[in-house]
Amino acid sequence: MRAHRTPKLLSAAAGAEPEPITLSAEAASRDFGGVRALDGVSLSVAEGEVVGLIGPNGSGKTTLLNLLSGVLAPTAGRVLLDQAPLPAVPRRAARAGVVRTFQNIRLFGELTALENVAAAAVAAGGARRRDADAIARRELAWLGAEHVAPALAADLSYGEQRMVEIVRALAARPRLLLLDEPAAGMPESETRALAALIARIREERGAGLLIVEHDVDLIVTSCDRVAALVEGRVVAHGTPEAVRTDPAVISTYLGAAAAGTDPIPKD
Ligand SMILES: Nc1ncnc2c1ncn2[C@@H]1O[C@H](COP(=O)(O)OP(=O)(O)OP(=O)(O)O)[C@@H](O)[C@H]1O
Repeated sequence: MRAHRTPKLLSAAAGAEPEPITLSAEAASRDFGGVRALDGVSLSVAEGEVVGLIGPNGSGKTTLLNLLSGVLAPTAGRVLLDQAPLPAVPRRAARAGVVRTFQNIRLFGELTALENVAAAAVAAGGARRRDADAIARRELAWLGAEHVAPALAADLSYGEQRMVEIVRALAARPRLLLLDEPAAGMPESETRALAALIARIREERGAGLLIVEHDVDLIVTSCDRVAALVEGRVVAHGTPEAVRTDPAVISTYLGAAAAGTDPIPKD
Protein backbone atom coordinates (compact mmCIF):
# COMPACT_ATOMS: atom_id res chain seq x y z
CA MET A 1 0.00 0.00 0.00
CA ARG A 2 1.33 3.46 -0.85
CA ALA A 3 2.01 5.78 2.07
CA HIS A 4 -0.31 8.77 2.30
CA ARG A 5 1.47 12.08 1.75
CA THR A 6 0.02 15.58 1.88
CA PRO A 7 0.60 17.14 -1.53
CA LYS A 8 2.72 20.30 -1.36
CA LEU A 9 0.15 22.33 -3.27
CA LEU A 10 -2.52 21.45 -0.75
CA SER A 11 -0.45 22.62 2.20
CA ALA A 12 0.43 25.84 0.32
CA ALA A 13 -3.27 26.43 -0.36
CA ALA A 14 -4.00 25.93 3.33
CA GLY A 15 -1.66 28.87 4.03
CA ALA A 16 1.41 26.93 5.20
CA GLU A 17 4.69 28.82 4.93
CA PRO A 18 6.89 27.53 2.09
CA GLU A 19 10.10 25.83 3.23
CA PRO A 20 13.09 28.23 3.34
CA ILE A 21 15.30 27.81 0.29
CA THR A 22 19.10 27.79 0.28
CA LEU A 23 21.46 29.04 -2.41
CA SER A 24 24.89 27.48 -2.28
CA ALA A 25 28.20 27.33 -4.09
CA GLU A 26 29.83 23.94 -3.64
CA ALA A 27 33.57 23.77 -4.33
CA ALA A 28 32.97 26.33 -7.09
CA SER A 29 35.84 27.55 -9.23
CA ARG A 30 35.90 30.04 -12.07
CA ASP A 31 38.74 30.65 -14.50
CA PHE A 32 39.14 33.54 -16.92
CA GLY A 33 41.75 32.35 -19.41
CA GLY A 34 44.79 31.68 -17.25
CA VAL A 35 43.39 33.55 -14.22
CA ARG A 36 41.68 31.51 -11.49
CA ALA A 37 39.30 34.08 -9.99
CA LEU A 38 37.63 31.55 -7.65
CA ASP A 39 39.20 28.39 -6.37
CA GLY A 40 36.98 25.75 -4.77
CA VAL A 41 34.68 28.10 -2.87
CA SER A 42 31.80 26.76 -0.77
CA LEU A 43 29.33 29.25 0.66
CA SER A 44 25.59 29.24 1.26
CA VAL A 45 22.84 31.67 2.17
CA ALA A 46 19.34 30.67 3.26
CA GLU A 47 16.11 32.64 3.30
CA GLY A 48 15.94 34.71 6.47
CA GLU A 49 19.68 35.05 7.05
CA VAL A 50 22.14 37.80 6.19
CA VAL A 51 25.59 36.71 5.05
CA GLY A 52 28.48 39.07 4.36
CA LEU A 53 31.34 38.62 1.91
CA ILE A 54 34.49 40.65 2.34
CA GLY A 55 37.92 40.59 0.74
CA PRO A 56 40.45 42.85 -0.91
CA ASN A 57 40.10 44.12 -4.48
CA GLY A 58 40.36 41.30 -7.01
CA SER A 59 39.77 38.54 -4.45
CA GLY A 60 36.79 37.14 -6.38
CA LYS A 61 33.76 38.60 -4.57
CA THR A 62 31.93 39.81 -7.68
CA THR A 63 32.80 36.62 -9.53
CA LEU A 64 31.20 34.60 -6.73
CA LEU A 65 28.10 36.84 -6.87
CA ASN A 66 28.02 36.33 -10.64
CA LEU A 67 28.04 32.55 -10.14
CA LEU A 68 25.37 32.72 -7.43
CA SER A 69 23.05 34.85 -9.60
CA GLY A 70 23.34 32.89 -12.84
CA VAL A 71 25.40 35.57 -14.60
CA LEU A 72 28.32 33.14 -14.98
CA ALA A 73 28.61 29.37 -14.79
CA PRO A 74 31.33 27.81 -12.63
CA THR A 75 34.30 26.25 -14.43
CA ALA A 76 34.26 23.51 -11.77
CA GLY A 77 32.01 22.72 -8.82
CA ARG A 78 28.30 23.53 -8.57
CA VAL A 79 25.85 26.28 -7.74
CA LEU A 80 22.62 24.92 -6.30
CA LEU A 81 19.28 26.41 -5.37
CA ASP A 82 18.17 23.86 -2.81
CA GLN A 83 19.26 20.67 -4.53
CA ALA A 84 18.79 21.78 -8.14
CA PRO A 85 21.43 23.48 -10.30
CA LEU A 86 20.79 27.25 -10.49
CA PRO A 87 20.06 28.20 -14.11
CA ALA A 88 23.07 30.09 -15.51
CA VAL A 89 20.68 32.67 -17.00
CA PRO A 90 20.01 35.67 -14.75
CA ARG A 91 16.35 36.07 -15.71
CA ARG A 92 15.63 32.41 -14.97
CA ALA A 93 17.55 32.63 -11.69
CA ALA A 94 15.45 35.69 -10.81
CA ARG A 95 12.21 33.85 -11.56
CA ALA A 96 13.47 31.09 -9.25
CA GLY A 97 13.84 33.73 -6.50
CA VAL A 98 17.51 34.76 -6.78
CA VAL A 99 17.90 38.47 -7.60
CA ARG A 100 20.98 40.68 -7.45
CA THR A 101 22.15 44.24 -7.76
CA PHE A 102 25.37 45.31 -9.45
CA GLN A 103 28.40 47.23 -8.29
CA ASN A 104 27.76 49.86 -10.96
CA ILE A 105 24.34 51.47 -10.95
CA ARG A 106 22.31 50.14 -13.88
CA LEU A 107 19.26 52.40 -13.92
CA PHE A 108 17.84 53.75 -17.18
CA GLY A 109 18.63 57.44 -16.71
CA GLU A 110 16.00 58.65 -19.16
CA LEU A 111 13.20 56.73 -17.41
CA THR A 112 11.53 57.77 -14.17
CA ALA A 113 12.24 55.92 -10.93
CA LEU A 114 8.74 54.44 -11.18
CA GLU A 115 9.33 53.23 -14.74
CA ASN A 116 12.67 51.71 -13.74
CA VAL A 117 11.07 49.73 -10.92
CA ALA A 118 8.08 48.73 -13.08
CA ALA A 119 10.40 47.43 -15.81
CA ALA A 120 12.20 45.23 -13.27
CA ALA A 121 8.90 43.89 -11.94
CA VAL A 122 8.10 42.65 -15.46
CA ALA A 123 11.55 41.53 -16.62
CA ALA A 124 12.91 39.90 -13.48
CA GLY A 125 9.75 39.39 -11.46
CA GLY A 126 7.51 38.05 -14.23
CA ALA A 127 4.71 40.52 -13.39
CA ARG A 128 2.06 41.35 -15.99
CA ARG A 129 2.64 44.73 -17.64
CA ARG A 130 -0.71 46.05 -16.48
CA ASP A 131 0.23 45.29 -12.85
CA ALA A 132 3.76 46.70 -13.03
CA ASP A 133 2.97 50.34 -12.14
CA ALA A 134 1.02 49.34 -9.05
CA ILE A 135 3.80 47.00 -7.95
CA ALA A 136 6.39 49.74 -8.47
CA ARG A 137 4.32 52.26 -6.48
CA ARG A 138 3.86 49.75 -3.68
CA GLU A 139 7.58 48.96 -3.53
CA LEU A 140 8.60 52.64 -3.52
CA ALA A 141 6.01 53.30 -0.80
CA TRP A 142 7.39 50.37 1.23
CA LEU A 143 10.73 52.15 1.20
CA GLY A 144 9.10 55.52 1.98
CA ALA A 145 10.36 56.80 -1.36
CA GLU A 146 7.10 57.64 -3.17
CA HIS A 147 8.42 61.15 -3.73
CA VAL A 148 11.09 59.97 -6.17
CA ALA A 149 8.59 58.04 -8.36
CA PRO A 150 8.15 60.78 -11.03
CA ALA A 151 11.81 61.87 -11.09
CA LEU A 152 14.07 60.85 -13.95
CA ALA A 153 16.61 58.36 -12.61
CA ALA A 154 19.43 60.52 -13.98
CA ASP A 155 18.23 63.42 -11.79
CA LEU A 156 18.25 61.44 -8.52
CA SER A 157 21.07 61.83 -6.02
CA TYR A 158 23.64 59.07 -5.93
CA GLY A 159 22.19 57.66 -2.69
CA GLU A 160 18.65 57.74 -4.13
CA GLN A 161 19.85 55.91 -7.24
CA ARG A 162 21.41 53.18 -5.07
CA MET A 163 18.16 52.84 -3.13
CA VAL A 164 16.07 52.67 -6.34
CA GLU A 165 18.40 49.88 -7.51
CA ILE A 166 17.46 47.92 -4.41
CA VAL A 167 13.75 48.68 -4.94
CA ARG A 168 14.11 47.36 -8.49
CA ALA A 169 15.49 44.14 -7.09
CA LEU A 170 12.68 43.96 -4.51
CA ALA A 171 10.07 44.41 -7.25
CA ALA A 172 11.22 41.03 -8.57
CA ARG A 173 10.09 39.49 -5.25
CA PRO A 174 13.43 37.90 -4.32
CA ARG A 175 13.64 35.11 -1.80
CA LEU A 176 17.41 35.53 -1.90
CA LEU A 177 18.83 38.98 -2.63
CA LEU A 178 22.49 39.47 -3.53
CA LEU A 179 23.84 43.00 -3.11
CA ASP A 180 27.16 43.95 -4.73
CA GLU A 181 28.75 46.82 -2.78
CA PRO A 182 25.45 48.55 -1.95
CA ALA A 183 27.18 51.20 0.22
CA ALA A 184 29.85 52.12 -2.34
CA GLY A 185 30.25 55.89 -2.42
CA MET A 186 27.58 56.54 0.22
CA PRO A 187 28.02 59.06 3.02
CA GLU A 188 27.69 57.65 6.55
CA SER A 189 24.09 58.83 7.03
CA GLU A 190 22.96 56.94 3.92
CA THR A 191 24.93 53.84 4.98
CA ARG A 192 22.98 53.86 8.27
CA ALA A 193 19.72 54.03 6.31
CA LEU A 194 20.96 51.13 4.18
CA ALA A 195 21.68 49.03 7.30
CA ALA A 196 18.11 49.68 8.47
CA LEU A 197 16.79 48.69 5.05
CA ILE A 198 18.77 45.43 5.09
CA ALA A 199 17.24 44.58 8.47
CA ARG A 200 13.72 45.36 7.19
CA ILE A 201 14.19 43.22 4.07
CA ARG A 202 15.01 40.28 6.29
CA GLU A 203 12.38 40.92 8.96
CA GLU A 204 9.42 42.08 6.89
CA ARG A 205 9.96 40.13 3.68
CA GLY A 206 11.76 37.09 5.06
CA ALA A 207 14.39 37.21 2.32
CA GLY A 208 17.94 36.01 2.71
CA LEU A 209 20.70 38.44 1.78
CA LEU A 210 24.27 37.99 0.63
CA ILE A 211 26.12 41.28 0.82
CA VAL A 212 29.47 42.02 -0.81
CA GLU A 213 30.89 45.10 0.83
CA HIS A 214 34.14 46.90 1.61
CA ASP A 215 32.42 48.75 4.46
CA VAL A 216 33.28 46.27 7.21
CA ASP A 217 31.24 48.24 9.78
CA LEU A 218 28.10 47.67 7.69
CA ILE A 219 28.94 43.97 7.35
CA VAL A 220 29.62 43.51 11.07
CA THR A 221 26.40 45.24 12.12
CA SER A 222 24.14 43.62 9.51
CA CYS A 223 25.30 40.02 9.10
CA ASP A 224 24.79 36.75 10.95
CA ARG A 225 27.78 35.16 9.21
CA VAL A 226 30.71 36.52 7.25
CA ALA A 227 33.09 34.89 4.79
CA ALA A 228 36.41 36.42 3.79
CA LEU A 229 37.87 35.75 0.35
CA VAL A 230 41.53 36.14 -0.48
CA GLU A 231 42.85 35.26 -3.95
CA GLY A 232 39.72 33.30 -4.79
CA ARG A 233 39.62 31.21 -1.62
CA VAL A 234 37.62 31.44 1.59
CA VAL A 235 40.21 32.11 4.30
CA ALA A 236 37.77 32.72 7.16
CA HIS A 237 34.07 32.03 7.72
CA GLY A 238 32.03 32.49 10.87
CA THR A 239 30.47 35.12 13.10
CA PRO A 240 31.34 38.73 12.25
CA GLU A 241 33.47 38.96 15.39
CA ALA A 242 35.36 35.74 14.65
CA VAL A 243 36.13 36.87 11.09
CA ARG A 244 37.03 40.41 12.17
CA THR A 245 39.68 39.05 14.52
CA ASP A 246 40.87 36.17 12.31
CA PRO A 247 44.66 36.36 11.76
CA ALA A 248 44.33 35.45 8.06
CA VAL A 249 41.84 38.29 7.57
CA ILE A 250 43.93 40.78 9.51
CA SER A 251 47.05 39.85 7.56
CA THR A 252 45.32 40.63 4.25
CA TYR A 253 44.96 44.20 5.49
CA LEU A 254 48.61 44.45 6.53
CA GLY A 255 49.14 47.53 4.38
CA ALA A 256 46.61 49.50 6.39
CA ALA A 257 47.77 47.95 9.68
CA ALA A 258 51.34 48.91 8.89
CA ALA A 259 50.12 52.45 8.41
CA GLY A 260 48.89 52.34 12.00
CA THR A 261 45.16 52.09 11.39
CA ASP A 262 42.80 49.31 12.40
CA PRO A 263 41.41 48.21 9.02
CA ILE A 264 38.65 46.14 10.55
CA PRO A 265 36.87 48.42 12.97
CA LYS A 266 35.05 47.18 16.04
CA ASP A 267 31.29 47.69 16.11
N1 LIG B 1 35.44 38.88 -17.10
C1 LIG B 1 36.67 38.72 -16.64
N2 LIG B 1 37.69 38.46 -17.48
C2 LIG B 1 38.94 38.29 -17.01
N3 LIG B 1 39.29 38.37 -15.71
C3 LIG B 1 38.32 38.63 -14.84
C4 LIG B 1 36.96 38.83 -15.24
N4 LIG B 1 36.22 39.08 -14.13
C5 LIG B 1 37.05 39.04 -13.09
N5 LIG B 1 38.32 38.77 -13.51
C6 LIG B 1 39.49 38.63 -12.65
O1 LIG B 1 39.14 37.76 -11.59
C7 LIG B 1 39.69 38.22 -10.37
C8 LIG B 1 38.57 38.48 -9.36
O2 LIG B 1 37.81 39.59 -9.78
P1 LIG B 1 36.50 40.07 -9.02
O3 LIG B 1 35.95 41.24 -9.79
O4 LIG B 1 35.60 38.92 -8.81
O5 LIG B 1 37.10 40.55 -7.63
P2 LIG B 1 36.41 41.45 -6.50
O6 LIG B 1 36.82 40.84 -5.20
O7 LIG B 1 34.96 41.60 -6.77
O8 LIG B 1 37.15 42.84 -6.70
P3 LIG B 1 36.63 44.34 -6.35
O9 LIG B 1 36.55 44.45 -4.86
O10 LIG B 1 37.72 45.21 -6.92
O11 LIG B 1 35.32 44.52 -7.04
C9 LIG B 1 40.52 39.45 -10.70
O12 LIG B 1 41.85 39.05 -10.93
C10 LIG B 1 39.88 39.94 -11.98
O13 LIG B 1 40.82 40.66 -12.76
